[in-house]
Amino acid sequence: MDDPDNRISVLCLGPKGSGKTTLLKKIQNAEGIDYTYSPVPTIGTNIYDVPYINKQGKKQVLSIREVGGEMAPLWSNYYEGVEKVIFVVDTSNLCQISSAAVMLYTLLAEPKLKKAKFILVLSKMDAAYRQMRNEALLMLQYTRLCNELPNAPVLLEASPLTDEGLDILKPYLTETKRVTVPVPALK
Ligand SMILES: Nc1nc2c(ncn2[C@@H]2O[C@H](COP(=O)(O)OP(=O)(O)OP(=O)(O)O)[C@@H](O)[C@H]2O)c(=O)[nH]1
Ligand SMILES: [Mg+2]
Repeated sequence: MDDPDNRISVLCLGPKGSGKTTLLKKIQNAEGIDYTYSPVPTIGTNIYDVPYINKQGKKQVLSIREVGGEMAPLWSNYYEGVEKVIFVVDTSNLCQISSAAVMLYTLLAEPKLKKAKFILVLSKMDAAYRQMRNEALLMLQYTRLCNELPNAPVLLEASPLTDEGLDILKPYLTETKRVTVPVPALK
């Protein structure tokens, strides 16, 4: 029988089209992802189970639930028991970054997610027309979050297309201790 102690409950949220499904498919099935598939918005939720062996050699599973951006008004139904939150922001969508910031602050202030560890993923870092990292961080007020919040998110730049950041994401998710957030220098 499935032992809940062996599962880490992860919630993956972010505006629609920010790249959640693509990222999670890549984490779940690093070799076999089909890039010819036609991406469809997630209406409802997807669950991605990612098995791994922990530092003590015990089999565990990252149970990652994506809730589509279209479902944002219903995200709050999925906060119970969540240990980690992956919040995905599309750096190639200038119009969306500010609204993503508001969504992120709302999640960080949510009492049910007080104990959850947040990972802020700047996605689509391969796109030529993306925002530069520091501009995106300014728009997200990331430095301020790090200075003012005890549960400020760990930052990760990623692209499932080029594999950037993927090797770091899994350890972030399986790490039980709080990862120290390096406050980036913004010019
Ligand atoms: N260039 C680039 N495109 C990406 C990347 N990740 C996702 N995309 C594209 O962005 C679009 C949306 O990706 P999804 O993964 O479906 O986005 P989502 O966050 O799951 O969207 P919802 O389910 O609607 O909330 C698709 O056309 C993807 O191919 C990336 O790293 N780089
Ligand atoms: Mg999706």
